[in-house]
Amino acid sequence: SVTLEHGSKRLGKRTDPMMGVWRNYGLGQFIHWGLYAIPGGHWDGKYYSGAAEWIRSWNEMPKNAYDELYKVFDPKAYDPKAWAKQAKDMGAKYMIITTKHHDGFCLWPSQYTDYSVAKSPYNKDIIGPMVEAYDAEGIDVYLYFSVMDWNHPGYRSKLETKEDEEAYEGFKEFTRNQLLELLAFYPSTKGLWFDGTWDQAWIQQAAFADELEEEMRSVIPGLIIGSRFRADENGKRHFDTNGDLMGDYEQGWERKMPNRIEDVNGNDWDCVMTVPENQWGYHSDWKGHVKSSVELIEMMVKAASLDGNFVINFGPDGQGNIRPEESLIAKEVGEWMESNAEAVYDCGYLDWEKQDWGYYTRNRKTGNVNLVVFNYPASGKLRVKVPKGIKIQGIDLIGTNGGTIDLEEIHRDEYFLGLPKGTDHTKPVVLVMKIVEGDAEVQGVYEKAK
Ligand SMILES: Cc1ccc([C@@H]2N[C@@H](C)[C@@H](O)[C@H]2O)cc1
Repeated sequence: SVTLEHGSKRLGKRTDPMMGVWRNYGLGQFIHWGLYAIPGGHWDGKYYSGAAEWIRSWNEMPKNAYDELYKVFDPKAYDPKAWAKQAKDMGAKYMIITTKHHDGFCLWPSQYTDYSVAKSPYNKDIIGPMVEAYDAEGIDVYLYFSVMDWNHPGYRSKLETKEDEEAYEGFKEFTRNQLLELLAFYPSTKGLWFDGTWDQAWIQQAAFADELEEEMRSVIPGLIIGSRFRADENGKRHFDTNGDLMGDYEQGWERKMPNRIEDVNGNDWDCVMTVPENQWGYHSDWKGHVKSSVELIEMMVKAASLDGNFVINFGPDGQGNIRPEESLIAKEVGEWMESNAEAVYDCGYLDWEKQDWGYYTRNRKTGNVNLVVFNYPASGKLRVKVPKGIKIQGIDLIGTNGGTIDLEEIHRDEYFLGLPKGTDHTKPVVLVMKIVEGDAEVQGVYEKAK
């Protein structure tokens, strides 16, 4: 490996308690909210087929018309307590809010720009009450921040002239000022989720960004920052020139999932996921595939089974309403989590042979092995291959299902687990297995099925 001034600062996962809390979240809520929610994917009677939060980049959207939208930002229905309650009922353990998206509009009264809520008819801080409401529900708050800022005169995607470089120095100072301001205004924030950092101009700022990351970490010790904030001095992003992870968790899984444990390179990671195919901000007319709650639950469990967190995105409308489709998702996911959350919270990867019926997760606190069944076997029996030296001490069917599991040893250390007749498998079925490691004689092993 090569010596790097501005590469990864740490080999392997963070081992401190704050990161341990992050690692055990399982489920988060992303909220994309801003001026883009006002047009909601339409302008002048035309339908924008792109991601609604990118409508300003649409050539059918006059830039000055977009930039004037702040003059009508006055969300009468904004109710952060209701949002936080809904997130609590869904089972979210953390929430990521867009403080500033690519358009540069700030949902907090920044001292460093007029392009904020302070200049809108609403004229109140949006972020503060949201942080308070989520803190009150015991949901940790993380701040999304886009470095790319289409509103700031000093923003550049690349530096080609002396003038560019001078303007960009001002932009860098502005960016630092806003980040330090956010940490000062909202000190209960547990971390930052960066976006809009792919521009050449920013990638060339390895030293500046490295120093700024250090400074932010000194302002809030233990702050959790993802891999997307900064590049190393060779322009390498997410993974430095030596292949080591930048930041504290990998942010590469946006609208996609890893499939095998090898895909996550032994790192912490999150997967952020839209309910429709590709809409983060509010679009009033979703097209294409809209994910069901069962589909999202499967992704959440798959993430936990591969040592990651799963974050479901919500895009409130221009008045601050959560749309009905998203409220239904929150309700259905919450109903499942009500009696199955122990298979997700505090859970991670289990190195047992992957089976077709679904996923294993290992609960780090109880040691229990969870079997979450999405592909119900026609035989009604789950094949489970138990590694050498592991004994099954007990198995319980949890959730809304009841009944006992028939345990049949079909080979040495390989079992069929027979599910009770009438098990409702229209929702994921969860079994919790208590295991004993080592060759200790097992007490109370289940009666072997005849
Ligand atoms: C190519 C591309 C750029 C930015 C994005 C932003 N990242 C997501 C988390 C959203 O904020 C989206 O606007 C998505 C795709």
